[in-house]
Amino acid sequence: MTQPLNGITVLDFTTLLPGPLAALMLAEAGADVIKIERPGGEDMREGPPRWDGASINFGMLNRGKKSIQLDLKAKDAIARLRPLIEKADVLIEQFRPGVMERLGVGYDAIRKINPRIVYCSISGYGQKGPRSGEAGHDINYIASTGLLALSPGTQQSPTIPPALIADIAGGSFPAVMNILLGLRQRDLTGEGSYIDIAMTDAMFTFTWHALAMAAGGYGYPGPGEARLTGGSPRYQIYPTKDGKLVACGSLEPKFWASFLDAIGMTKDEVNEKDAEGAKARIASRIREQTADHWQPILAKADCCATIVASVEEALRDTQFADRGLFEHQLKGPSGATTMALPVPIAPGYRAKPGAVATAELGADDKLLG
Ligand SMILES: CC(C)(COP(=O)(O)OP(=O)(O)OC[C@H]1O[C@@H](n2cnc3c(N)ncnc32)[C@H](O)[C@@H]1OP(=O)(O)O)[C@@H](O)C(=O)NCCC(=O)NCCSC(=O)C(=O)O
Repeated sequence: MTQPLNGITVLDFTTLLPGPLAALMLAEAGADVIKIERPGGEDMREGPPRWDGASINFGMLNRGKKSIQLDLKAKDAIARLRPLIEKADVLIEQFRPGVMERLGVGYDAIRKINPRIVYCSISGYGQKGPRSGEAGHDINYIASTGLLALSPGTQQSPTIPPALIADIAGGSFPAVMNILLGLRQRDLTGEGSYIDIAMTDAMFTFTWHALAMAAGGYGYPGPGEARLTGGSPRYQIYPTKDGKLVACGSLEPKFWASFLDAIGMTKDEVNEKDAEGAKARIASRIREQTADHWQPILAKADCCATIVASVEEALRDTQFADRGLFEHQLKGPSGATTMALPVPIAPGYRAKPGAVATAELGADDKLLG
């Protein structure tokens, strides 16, 4: 089976989540990814959750990649890496700006060896600027760009978002997208390029509604005040009698009318001009019944309202399972298998359902010169 990135070699110097996930997506689309780890492995240092005798974090994010261990500070490190640099199409790194240069593998040094390389740096704040050297994690990136402050209750009862938005949507996805652009540009010009991904950049794209409100003269919305951040009864989470939740996204008039009809309420009973009152009245109605009661009613009403599923329940939902997403397997050191992390490469581009891959630290050390 031919995949879009067959024949593309990626050198992956990344750690934690954003870069490893970006490279995993490239691997899933057929690229040959070689991950370079410090001896012993980055993810092995603080005793992360283990499975089958190995780090499950490492396995989940690095399946299907080749793995080499190398002390980049060793005198012969660059010489040993050189054959890989010469044949690589893509390099991804995710250290603090300046680290790769100090190690002797910054863009200028690599470009001299291989001018066709597409070199992608992922960082929090970008390669230049007053904050470029600041350490940070996802929470800091969504905090400093205004995104976190849009959440309901950020003052009274702050909540940690359930997903690493900056890491994945600000780091992994833009990295993959821009690497593909870099490869396309190389097809056109014959030359490689340098890509500076700042996870904070994309967070401003996520504040689009606040920016639109301000541009429209309505002012910047406060925490939970905007239509899609909790301000509207149409876009809300309502608890059921049995401790489950209804996620209501009945924004458009026709869906809102169907939702109210499905729960047995009228527009007159729900005065949207009093948003808090409307939310309370709907909440009290939804709380009268269980999720099992509401689920078929809301599904039949076709009104953009669904029951909030746990991860376990979602995995059992045939809608998702039938797409072959959960059929890829990760094989551990003893040969045991578990479900591999699904990544959003389209069916037809990704490996066939049922593919089994390993992730073994240092398994490919022989690739070094
Ligand atoms: C995550 C960090 C804050 C971690 O900071 P630090 O632990 O201080 O690491 P630095 O990147 O500054 O430096 C790494 C050091 O390791 C050395 N280093 C790295 N790899 C090697 C190998 N293979 N061999 C020898 N030495 C090595 C490198 O030379 C640096 O040393 P010296 O040269 O001696 O300095 C930073 O890496 C960073 O800002 N990265 C970009 C943004 C980012 O990834 N943020 C986290 C997203 S993940 C996330 O939010 C989450 O999962 O949670």
